[in-house]
Amino acid sequence: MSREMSPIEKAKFVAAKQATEHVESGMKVGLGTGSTAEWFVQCLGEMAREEGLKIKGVPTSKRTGLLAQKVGIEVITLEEAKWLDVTIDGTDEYDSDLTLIKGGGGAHLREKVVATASERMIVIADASKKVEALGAFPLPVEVIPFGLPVTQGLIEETLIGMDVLGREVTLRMKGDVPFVTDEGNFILDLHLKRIANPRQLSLVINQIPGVVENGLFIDICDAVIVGHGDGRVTTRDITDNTANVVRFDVLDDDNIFADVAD
Ligand SMILES: O=C[C@H](O)[C@H](O)[C@H](O)COP(=O)(O)O
Repeated sequence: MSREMSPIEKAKFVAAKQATEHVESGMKVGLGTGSTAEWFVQCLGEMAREEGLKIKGVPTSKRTGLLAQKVGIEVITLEEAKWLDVTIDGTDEYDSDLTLIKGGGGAHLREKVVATASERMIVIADASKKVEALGAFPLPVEVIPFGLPVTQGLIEETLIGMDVLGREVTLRMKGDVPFVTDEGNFILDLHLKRIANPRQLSLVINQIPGVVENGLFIDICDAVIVGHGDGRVTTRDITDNTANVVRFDVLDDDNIFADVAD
C-alpha cells in the first residue's frame, strides 16, 4: 500500500499507523476529521477486520462517522460514551507548546468538544504542520448564521487591538454559498499571519456574541505523532516523564516500527 503513496500521504499514513499503538480493545475512541484522521480510521478498520479489534468510536463529524461505519467500527454518540479513553485527530498547525489551529475542514467545534471529553488527545500530522508561531493557517471561527455581518464586524474591530500581523476576515464558501458546518453554522476565517498570544486571542474571540468556537486548541493536546515522507515517525509527548524528548521510529519495508533513538 505505502509504495504507491506520495511522500505527503505516506507521512500521514505512518503517523496514523503509529497512533494505533495507543488503541486497544474495549476503548472508547474519539475519531478526528480530515485526511490524516481518515488514515487512522482506515487503520482501525483494518485492525477490526484482521485482528478482531473491538472499540467504540465517537466521530467528530458526519463524514468521519460514515467512514467509520463503512470500515466496520462501532459508532456511538458522545452522550452514550460520556468519557473517552483517547481522541486521535489531525491538525492544521501545531507549535512547540502543542497548541493547535484546527478547523480547516470546518469540524473544530465537535473536535474540541470530543477532545476535551477524552483522557488524552493525540494529534497525528505530517511534518509541514509544525510552526514556530501559529497563524499562517487562517484561524477558523464558527459563528451562528443569525446576524453574521454584526458578528464579523465585532471580530474585525476586536482584532485591531490584538497582537497579530494580519486582520482580514473572510466567510468560508463552498462554491457560491457559505460553507455550513455539521452544527448548521458558518465559518469565518481569520487571516492573522502570526498570533503572538493565542490564549488571549482565544478568550477574546470566544467572548463575542454570535461566536460559537474558535479553532485554537490550548492545553488540550497531549502528544503529537509526526509522520515524514521517508516513513520516519517522530513523537513528542508532553505528559510523560520524558517530556520534550523526541523519539524516532523507523518504518521498515514490512511496516514494522523499531525504536532507533530515545
Ligand atoms: O476541521 C478539520 C480538522 O480540524 C482537521 O483535523 C484539520 O483540518 C487537518 O486536516 P488534514 O489532516 O486533512 O490536514
